This record gives sequence, structure tokens and C-alpha cells, in this order.
Amino acid sequence: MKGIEKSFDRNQVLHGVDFTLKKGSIHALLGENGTGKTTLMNILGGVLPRDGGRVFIHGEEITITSPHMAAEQGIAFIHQELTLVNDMNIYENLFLGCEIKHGIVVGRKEMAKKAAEILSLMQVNLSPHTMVRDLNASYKQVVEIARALMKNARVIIMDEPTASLTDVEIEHIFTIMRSLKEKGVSFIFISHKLNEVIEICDAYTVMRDGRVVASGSIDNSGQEKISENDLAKHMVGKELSYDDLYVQRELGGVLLETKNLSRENEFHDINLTLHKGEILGVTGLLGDGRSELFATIFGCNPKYGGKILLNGKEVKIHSTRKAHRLGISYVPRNRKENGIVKDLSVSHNMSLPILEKLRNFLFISRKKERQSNEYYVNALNIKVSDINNSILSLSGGNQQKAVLAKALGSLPQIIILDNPTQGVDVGAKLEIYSILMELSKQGVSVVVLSSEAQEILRVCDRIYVMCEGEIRRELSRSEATEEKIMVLATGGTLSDETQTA
Ligand SMILES: Nc1ncnc2c1ncn2[C@@H]1O[C@H](COP(=O)(O)OP(=O)(O)OP(=O)(O)O)[C@@H](O)[C@H]1O
Repeated sequence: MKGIEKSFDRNQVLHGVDFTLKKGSIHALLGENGTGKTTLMNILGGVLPRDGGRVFIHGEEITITSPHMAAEQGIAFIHQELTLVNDMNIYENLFLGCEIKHGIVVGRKEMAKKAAEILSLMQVNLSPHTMVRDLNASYKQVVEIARALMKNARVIIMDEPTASLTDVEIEHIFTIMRSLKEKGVSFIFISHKLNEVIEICDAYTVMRDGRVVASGSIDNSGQEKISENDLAKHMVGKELSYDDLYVQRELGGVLLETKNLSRENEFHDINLTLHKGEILGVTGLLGDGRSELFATIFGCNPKYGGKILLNGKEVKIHSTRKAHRLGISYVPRNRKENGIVKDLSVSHNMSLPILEKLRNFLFISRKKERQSNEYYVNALNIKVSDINNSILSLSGGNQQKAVLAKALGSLPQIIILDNPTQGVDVGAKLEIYSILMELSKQGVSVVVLSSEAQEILRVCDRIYVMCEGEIRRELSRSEATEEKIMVLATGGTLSDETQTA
């Protein structure tokens, strides 16, 4: 891609971007939130028209004005939200819209055979007759890749492909990517997880404010391999350090407590405590029950067994409205489905939980609304050209910051954050952690749910590791390590437990 230009109204997003992808390589496209990565790839994938610049494949200029034309050129874009139909099987999904037909008869056997060939090319042991709803998240990604290959894709663009996958699932996808790379398929890998970039990518391009600021090979041909820190420095333009982030504090008494909290098939006999001003981490593998547990504490699931106590008194939290009234706020795991209201502006999304506070008699005070929103736009450094534009006009990471702002706006005494830094760049992650630390100093209790052990270890005072719906063990900050968390999360036992036993 050469000299790519793109503006949205008067906001110029791409300023003459050059991007080169080699055959059979996995190339990381990196940069802070809102820097133009998805926009650049939307242009390559024919989703958006460009204002200027040219695109070449094997040195030959090509025209792409629609996803269909991109597919004809062998370019496939796998978006963050997968587009499979759960109620169809794998081969039906692969051939959706391009079914093999003989007259009016659909060639089911042929389609299943072709699908089986593609899956075996990817060395995946899956029957093409498996229903998509029965697949786990990584196999769904696999089917998306298979669909790209079916269309003879030579270039596969993956936008944050590992955001909702477990470590084991991520390794599974990486193995498939490596084997396809050997066969000459190239990948563009957009990600904020720099450890994964170092592990899987051969080359990188870093963008800042719509321009390329660095590019090169990850391995550096025999010289020292580029580090996560080097990449982060290119992205934010300065050294990032987590050293001064965590501050030891005097915590208050127990604010929230659960006694044998249970929900069928989700979690059971949960006895936990949360202190005033504490940052509590809850971790495990995807499907360990933590999201369901805290969604219940926030009133999303009215039927539960056991007790929830606030300040030592039992409270029945059968609705989210009740949770709000008790001073609990919540950032849900899946931003697109549960975090944002797609039809509303950035401003109205942020104001939703605080409409009562913004009221002047019968009306919403636009002045109060603007003041509150401006405060959080600045505090969280949300990149937005006009706060009255649709929330969808924000980049993924900035949408996530807006969801956080929404949760903070109600000035809660407890804030529950499920996967709070999904899609958020390294610099912004540090800003968000610092905000959590500040809140805790002011006495707010914070619960961070995350499967990223690093995230949990950076900010949390205390950690619960969950496995298969139960709390496997509580770890203090000083004893917790990534290894211990992984052992417990996968159902293992620590050496001190075996000794006691
Ligand atoms: N449809 C649109 N209308 C208006 N502005 C848009 C639109 N799509 C993107 N933008 C703006 O373009 C800029 C770049 O967005 P883009 O999604 O490309 O960023 P990104 O680098 O992919 O960020 P992230 O890492 O957060 O996903 C952002 O400021 C965003 O607000």
C-alpha cells in the first residue's frame, strides 16, 4: 500500500501511509487506539474507499472498491466479531452465499468434501458436519480462517483475533497460522498483546496518529530480538514503566461478602470478601464462572442461591437497578453486545447510568452532561472528534474507554470490571490501571476480572483464582505469580498444598 490517505469529514485519519507485506509472513500492525490501523485494513479489505494512494499485489496495481473485489484479489478480513451462523454446520457456513449447485439441487456431499479438504490442509481434526454452536471460541476462529482459505485468500487480515481466547486456544490458532505461513499465506495481525506479537510475528509496522513511525523485522536477522518494551516505546513515543504503579495502602473493613453464592451450572459455594478501598483480582481460564458470578452480584441474574452481604447486612440484588442503587457499577465482558448502545452518541452512552444526577426538574441539563462527559474524556484521554457523534465512530479501544467512563460516572462504591482493558493500547492500559489505583485510594473498591495474569499481578491487592465454577484458592499479592495462577486455573495443586495434604 502506498501513500494511503483517508479522512472522515474534516478529520484526516491516514496521512500517506505506506505498508508492505511479504509473501508467507505474519506482519503485526501496531499503534495506539484510534491511530488508524482498522481504517487502513478496511481500505485493503474493500470495506472503506480511500481518498488517495495506491495498492499493489506482486508489484501490480489493483483496484479494490468492495469486499467482493478484495476477495477476488485473495484478501480476506476476519473482523473482531465473528460472522458465523450458529445454527448451521461448518460446511454450510463455509459455503454460505456461494453454495455448489447443480440446477436447483445443492451439492451437499461436494461441499462437505471440499470443507473436509480445507480443514485437513489446516491440520484440524473437525468434521465439516459439526454445528457451529457446538464449537468453542478458537474453533470458530479456525472456521473463519477456513472460510478465507476457501476463497483462496493469499492475505488474511486478523483484527484482535485472540481477544476472547484462552491461552490454549491461542496456541491452537498460532499453530494453524504457522502451518499456513509455510504454504505461502500471509497474515496481517492487529493486536495490542505485544507478547503474542513477539511470539508469532515476523515483522511489524507501528503507526502513530495516522502515520507509520517504525517498521522492521521482529527477529532482526540474527541480531537481538526486538522486545515488548521496544514496540511499546515506538507506539507511545516514550518509555513505559509499571514500577511505580502499585502503592501499598491501608485497606478498610469488609464491604462486600458472599456466603455460599451459587447458580446452577455456573458457580457454586462462593465465599468471598471485598474490602473498602481494595483492588481485588479474580482470574482463571475462560469459562471458569467468574463473569457469571459477578454478573449475578450486579443483579443480572435474579435467581441465585446463597447470600450477598453489603456492610455485613444481607441484600437481595435481583436487578441491575438495585445494584446501581447500592452503589455498584459494572463494565461487562463483551463491549459490543453489552457495553455500548450502538444507536446512541458517545455522550449519551456515557450519560446513561447518571441521567438522574443530570436532571434539572423534568429535563436533562445539557450543561451538566457536557461537564461530566468532558471530565472523563480528558481523564481517560478518549480520542473523539465530536462527542455527539455515534459511539461507533470511535476506534475499538476508545469505545472501551467510553464504557469505563460510563461505569465511573455514577461514582460507585464498588466497581466491577470484566476484561477492562480489552482492545486497549499499552499506554492507555497504564492510564486505566493508574485510575483504578487512584479510585482505591479514595476508598472505592475495585474488582478486576481478567484472564491476563500480568494485568492482575500489576494492580491487585489480593487474588482469587477460579476453576470450573469454584474459587480454587486465594493468593496474597506477595505470594502470587503467573506460574501459580496458571497451575491453579488449570485445576492443579501448588506444592504447599500437597505438603499440607
Ligand atoms: N466511520 C467513522 N466515522 C468517523 N470517524 C471514524 C470512523 N471510523 C473510524 N473513525 C475515526 O478514525 C480514527 C481511527 O480509527 P481506527 O478504528 O482505524 O483506529 P485503530 O487504530 O484501529 O484503533 P483501535 O486500536 O482502538 O482499534 C479514530 O479517531 C476514529 O474515531
